Amino acid sequence: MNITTLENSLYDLIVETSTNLPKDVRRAIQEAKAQENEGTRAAMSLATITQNIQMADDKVSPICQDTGLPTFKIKTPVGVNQIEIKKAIHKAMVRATNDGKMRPNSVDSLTGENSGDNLGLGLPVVKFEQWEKDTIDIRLILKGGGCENKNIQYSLPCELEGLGRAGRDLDGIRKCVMHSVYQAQGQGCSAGFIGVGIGGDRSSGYDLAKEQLFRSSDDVNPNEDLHKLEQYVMEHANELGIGTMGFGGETTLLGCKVGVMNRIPASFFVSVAYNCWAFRRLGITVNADTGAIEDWQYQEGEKISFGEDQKTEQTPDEEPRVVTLHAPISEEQIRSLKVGDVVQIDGMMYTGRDAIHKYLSDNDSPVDLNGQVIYHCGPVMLKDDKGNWHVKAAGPTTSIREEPYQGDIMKRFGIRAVIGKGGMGPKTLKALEEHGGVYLNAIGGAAQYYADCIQSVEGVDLKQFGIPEAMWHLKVKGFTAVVTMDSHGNSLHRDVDQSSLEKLSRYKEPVFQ
Ligand SMILES: O=C(O)C[C@H](O)C(=O)O
Ligand code: SF4
Repeated sequence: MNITTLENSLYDLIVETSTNLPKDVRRAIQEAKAQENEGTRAAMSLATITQNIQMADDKVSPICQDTGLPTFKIKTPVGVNQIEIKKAIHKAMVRATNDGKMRPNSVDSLTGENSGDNLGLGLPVVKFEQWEKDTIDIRLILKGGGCENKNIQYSLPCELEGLGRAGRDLDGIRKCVMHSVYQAQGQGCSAGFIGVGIGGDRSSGYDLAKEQLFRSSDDVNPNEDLHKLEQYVMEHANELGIGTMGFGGETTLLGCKVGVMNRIPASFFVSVAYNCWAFRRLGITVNADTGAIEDWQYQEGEKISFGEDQKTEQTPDEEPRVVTLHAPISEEQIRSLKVGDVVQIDGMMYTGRDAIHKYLSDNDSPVDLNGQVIYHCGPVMLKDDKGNWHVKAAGPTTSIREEPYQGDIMKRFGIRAVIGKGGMGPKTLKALEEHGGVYLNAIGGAAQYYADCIQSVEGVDLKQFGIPEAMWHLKVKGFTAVVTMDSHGNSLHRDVDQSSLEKLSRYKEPVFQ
């Protein structure tokens, strides 16, 4: 096989997967959009999402800044050298990272050091299998961290909030799957897709769940019971009212695929792999002699382009208040904001995620954060020949991970606004009230949309934490986000969680006997 050709094929696969959302996923998102009422937060969020998908397509740039944990599933004819394929994957991955198509995402779990090239112990994940055909089938999924953190595994029998006992039968499985959608709330960038694995042990169960994510979104499950379960979940999970980004709305789930395998008598696992709307998985058929691409997978049907018509009209009575903020922001300005207001930020903001929050809890800040805006974001950055940094993708990361630190840090440094996604908990809400702060929800995954608002990179601190974890000083214009937690004790996230839990309890009674 020609190894250079194979490397190029793999490079194309990586770039396409990161930048060009598959057709079946686009169709599911388009359908969701059609379900939402114009002018609602859900409709506006979906408009941002579709605009972002189109921007990523046009610019050949990452749809979401979190390019995930790359997992390759490969089927080879007997006799093909798998070691060579793995080497070619590594080379292609380094190239795609250097070109800003992948964020350097491989972190040493003990030292926290980022390898900078997406390689490292165990990464990328490459799984081989042999088959009888004479072509090579290579599938790739780039599954981000926020949705991965919302994966869940149930060991039956168990007690589920809202749903009561889930027993070792199809109805118990149904309850687990409904619960898995509820517990994700908006944190995995809903509306999402779920892959469910019934049976196996803890590791093979999760593998089976993830395997379902490689099914085409519009296939039909050949197993009658599982087909019924998939349909049931699609219908009723969308009645939970969690909606896009957990803002409430008609569509919470875009796809549900269930697989089954045997188990041992003592164990009964239901494993759920949750994937955000930025469902990046593609596949290629490669000629085993030349290494060239013969075919692309998931290409059935029409490819939807999301053009300019995506902007939704707002009905006047629902039109939110739009407030422009420019740091340093005063306490008075912050206290005037209420949940539901739309904020546009002009001026400076500073990125800070996991490593920075931990650092700031024991150290001084490298910049004066008084009255400033912190953005929970780990961008994709590229340095040009002159040594200047450019933002290639910059959507929000899941804020709840900073819950232990956020309130204290806001108070200590005088931070007035925090931007992220998925919302935060009671500790932060209390701090917002005491100190005069606000939580702003940006649209998760909309990495191109937000990168476009960034006018310049004014500096960077704590770069030793790696590109995604450093503190980037960003000058923005028209950066739009919604107030979802205010300084008066209101939290949209708490309200949606409560109302969706109430709705979940409507599905307590047995359905599949
Ligand atoms: O790591 C990120 O940038 C985001 C992450 O995928 C998340 O959803 O929190
Ligand atoms: S930020 Fe959202 S869209 Fe991006 S990988 Fe994380 S969960 Fe997915």
